[in-house]
Amino acid sequence: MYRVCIQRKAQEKPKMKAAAFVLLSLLLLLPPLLISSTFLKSFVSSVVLIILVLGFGVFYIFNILWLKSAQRLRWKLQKQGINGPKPSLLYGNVPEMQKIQAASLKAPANYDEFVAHDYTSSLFPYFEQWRKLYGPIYTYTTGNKQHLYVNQPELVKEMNQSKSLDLGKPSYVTKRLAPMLGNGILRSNGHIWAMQRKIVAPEFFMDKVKGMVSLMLQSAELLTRKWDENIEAEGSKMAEISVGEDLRSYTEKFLPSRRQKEIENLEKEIESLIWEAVKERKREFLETLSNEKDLLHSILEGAINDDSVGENSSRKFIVDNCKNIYFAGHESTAVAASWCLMLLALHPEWQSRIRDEMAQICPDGVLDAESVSKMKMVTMVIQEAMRLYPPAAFVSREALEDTQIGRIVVPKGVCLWTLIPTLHRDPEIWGRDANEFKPERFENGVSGACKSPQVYIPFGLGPRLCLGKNFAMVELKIVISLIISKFRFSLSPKYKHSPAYRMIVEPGQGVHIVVERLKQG
Ligand code: HEM
Repeated sequence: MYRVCIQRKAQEKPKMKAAAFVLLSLLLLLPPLLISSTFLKSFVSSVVLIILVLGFGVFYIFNILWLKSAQRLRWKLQKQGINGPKPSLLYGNVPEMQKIQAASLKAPANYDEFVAHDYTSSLFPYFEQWRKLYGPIYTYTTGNKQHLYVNQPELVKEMNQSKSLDLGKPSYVTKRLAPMLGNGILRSNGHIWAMQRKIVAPEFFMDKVKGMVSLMLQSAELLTRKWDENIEAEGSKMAEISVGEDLRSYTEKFLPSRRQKEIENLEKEIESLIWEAVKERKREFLETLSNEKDLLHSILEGAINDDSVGENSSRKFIVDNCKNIYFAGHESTAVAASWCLMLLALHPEWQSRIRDEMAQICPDGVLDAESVSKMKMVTMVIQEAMRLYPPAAFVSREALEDTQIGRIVVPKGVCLWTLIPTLHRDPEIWGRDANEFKPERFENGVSGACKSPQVYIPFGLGPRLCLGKNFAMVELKIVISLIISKFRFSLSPKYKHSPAYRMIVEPGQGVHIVVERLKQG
């Protein structure tokens, strides 16, 4: 009876495992403390030994029962015709994943001879291997977690566009990010996420982003000035540049954490004032801080303008979301810009096209929000670069309750994964030239470029679409067009094509280009 009860609880709550462990330790420790005679001591040691053995037995069975929760979810999916690799009892498919990964590392992709754009089999070998075996929808297990791989266009669309709050970010992934991100928009779910999204989203609408163009231009000019100085230092018309750091400091300039000190000061102020006064002070803060509006202003405005953010939660809201936006927006945009420059270095004809278009859009060479919105060539290049090299490799969700997606009932607890780079180079959707760099495919927008526009998702899609999409696109257009208006560039012999997956898909060994000044600045 007791065991049955434990079994049930174990299936319901894996955390019971820890409680049982503590109980077991107590059982082991108590007898030696209570009994003191020598005879009894030896008797007790044998009992302890037996308990120890039994304890491990119970622990083992417990583990199996715990893992069975994943097994149950797997059966529910299998009953709907979804198959996948057979999991091992204790670790699910992890050993197989490690084996496939190790085999792929032994036979590294040969990127050296030419820049091959299809890195999916070397970066995500087990996903690709299983996709070839089981098709675009399959299930696999890691430990006690059951996963559903979703790369079938209709289902990807359904999953991304689902408005149900029963789909959220996988908690086992976001838990690890809690110390870094608090409960900000990136990792929150349900009503808390919906409330944060409602407040922050308007601050990223295009009209607000346009207000930040001059700040972006100033920052991009700092970058081109630095490259000018590098060329001068070389005493020639050219210099070799590793673009990563310069692009990172470009994207960092207008993100909130650069202003950590200001945020900290604001936190102190918030703590010492009552809510109405806080609102007033923050308004003053916004007015006096700077004439330029950056993202810190936007988040503060969001918090001020929404009455649902109370005094206590306001501080946390601001700080958490500053961290979230920095995390989401800093590296990804810098990496996207690096990939764009790499591809443009390989394709000088596209540098010329962008330069020609810029000469038409702003003959006086002065960029502004108006000219940025007219840049078609650079937009096509960015879209194509983010098709081949989407910085975010996955869209992920967890069924927080049993949820229907398309024809599939996804049981509570299952995590869903869409592998973006694979979708972005599916020849059925993009044509036989899917692995080639051809920005012209975006001439008539995303719907003209492929058969199913909903699978072009470098920024996601639907209710959780990237909040910084407009912001990132404008940042990218500005920095790339400014670089192209001042320099001609090619790949340096130092460049080694080695896409790597480290939370985002990035150039493993950086992007090295040789820049040549076009005209004296
Ligand atoms: C090229 C640059 C960027 C790429 C490729 C990118 C991509 C993405 C993707 C794929 C998602 C997840 C969508 C989903 O789960 O369905 C996302 C979410 C998000 N991104 Fe970006 N992002 C970029 C830049 C930015 C920037 C510059 C910011 C802010 C300044 C930003 C803020 C966010 C936020 C706040 C979310 C969470 C939205 C939510 O869960 O409601 N991103 N981004």
